[in-house]
Amino acid sequence: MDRIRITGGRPLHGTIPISGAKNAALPLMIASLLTEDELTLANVPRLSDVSNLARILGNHGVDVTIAGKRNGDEVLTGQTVRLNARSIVDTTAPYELVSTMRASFWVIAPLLARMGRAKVSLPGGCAIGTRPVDLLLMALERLGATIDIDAGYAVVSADKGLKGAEIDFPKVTVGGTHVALMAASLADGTTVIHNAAREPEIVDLADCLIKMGARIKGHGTSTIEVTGVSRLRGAHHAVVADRIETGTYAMCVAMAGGDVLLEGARPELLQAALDVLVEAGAEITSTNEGIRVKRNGHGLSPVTVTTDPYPGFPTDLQAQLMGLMTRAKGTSRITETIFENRFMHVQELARLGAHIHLDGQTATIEGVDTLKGAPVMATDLRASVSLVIAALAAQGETMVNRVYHLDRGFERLETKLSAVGADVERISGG
Ligand SMILES: CC(=O)N[C@H]1[C@@H](OP(=O)(O)OP(=O)(O)OC[C@H]2O[C@@H](n3ccc(=O)[nH]c3=O)[C@H](O)[C@@H]2O)O[C@H](CO)[C@@H](O)[C@@H]1O
Ligand SMILES: C=C(OP(=O)(O)O)C(=O)O
Repeated sequence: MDRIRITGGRPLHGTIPISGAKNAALPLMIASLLTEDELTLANVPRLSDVSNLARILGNHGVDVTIAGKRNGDEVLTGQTVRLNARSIVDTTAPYELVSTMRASFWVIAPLLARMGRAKVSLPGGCAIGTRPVDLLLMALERLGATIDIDAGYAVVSADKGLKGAEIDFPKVTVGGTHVALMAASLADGTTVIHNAAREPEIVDLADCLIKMGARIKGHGTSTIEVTGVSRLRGAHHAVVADRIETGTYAMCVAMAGGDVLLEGARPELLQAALDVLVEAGAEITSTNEGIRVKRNGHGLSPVTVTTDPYPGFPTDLQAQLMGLMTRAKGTSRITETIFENRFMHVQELARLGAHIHLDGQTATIEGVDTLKGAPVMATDLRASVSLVIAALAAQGETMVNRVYHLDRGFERLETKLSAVGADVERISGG
């Protein structure tokens, strides 16, 4: 299992290219199941979640080709992926494949919409909460699907096809909105999705579906209207920049000090997080090329932040902000409202000397003057990178174990960080 070794104390200077968003690339790849034609996706990040999903789609009969992929390719540009679901050979997504990543459950929507049936393993739990799929299934049921849970599988069918309907989500769900959008695109009639998620990745999926011939209005707002069409065609689409990767590297610079251009970043996609960073003392400038982040000399100010659905402060940056606040000059409070158990990083940050007290869904972080490097364990994707942020300012060496979590969502993190001067290295195997 790979590990990452970080020796803290170096400021960061230069340029970090921002990759395509994992959380957009995954539903976009899944959307390829909606059409017999080819869907070409550019700016797809090189991540283990992307290759795992390619394997899952392959099992359904999708031909996936990755243009220009070579071993040892060090170019930090996204890959172009061609997906062709000419014929779907299997409508079952087995446990062995689906349990490795939650987003793969979303194949249920295009399989049902195009083939009239699907059998998809319930996704595995992960370390951030229970993550049920009841609202995703409710959306499909509203569209006319019959649903049965059998031996750990969701078995759905719609012999007479799906019918447009009103879908009212009692809470904002990104996955539920993706599923509703994909299924409604091929349903008969009009669907209105109320309390829809407004995340940029939803907008990216809707934009791509529109290129494929879908009729969608209101994406990016809480009410989305979809008028179903009988078939969708192929399209070419570039994956939106990763706002979570952007916010993460902005926090790396805020922690380590320095001056870095986050190339290709889209500031308007993470305004809430950038506002918090400015409050904490970072200097943020939007440029034609991306976002420039600077912090020179001054200490960090503490902040009080609550996670919220978009456009609020994202839960996927909560752990990173906590890593940053471990060295603020004062007491910060971070409240997690999306997932009930997204605090696995607290005990690992404590190994580096952080003072964090948890009370229900709120963490109180007393900033300390000094963190000290230590061996730590990555427990989930964003928790892993919060340890990297803390390690950038820790005295001595930190060894982050189990970095396969990190590889799910950060494209060559050690290459990007060492290119701007961090002392970071991947140790393979062992
Ligand atoms: C691949 C991907 O895009 N993952 C993102 C997606 O996850 P994901 O789509 O799984 O997250 P949701 O937005 O659905 O979850 C939001 C809340 O709704 C609850 N819920 C959800 C579905 C359901 O059927 N029932 C239910 O109760 C969840 O437990 C959670 O408390 O959005 C999350 C919230 O921004 C992000 O942290 C994840 O990175
Ligand atoms: C929680 C995340 O991903 P997933 O929903 O795939 O587990 C994430 O991207 O932070």
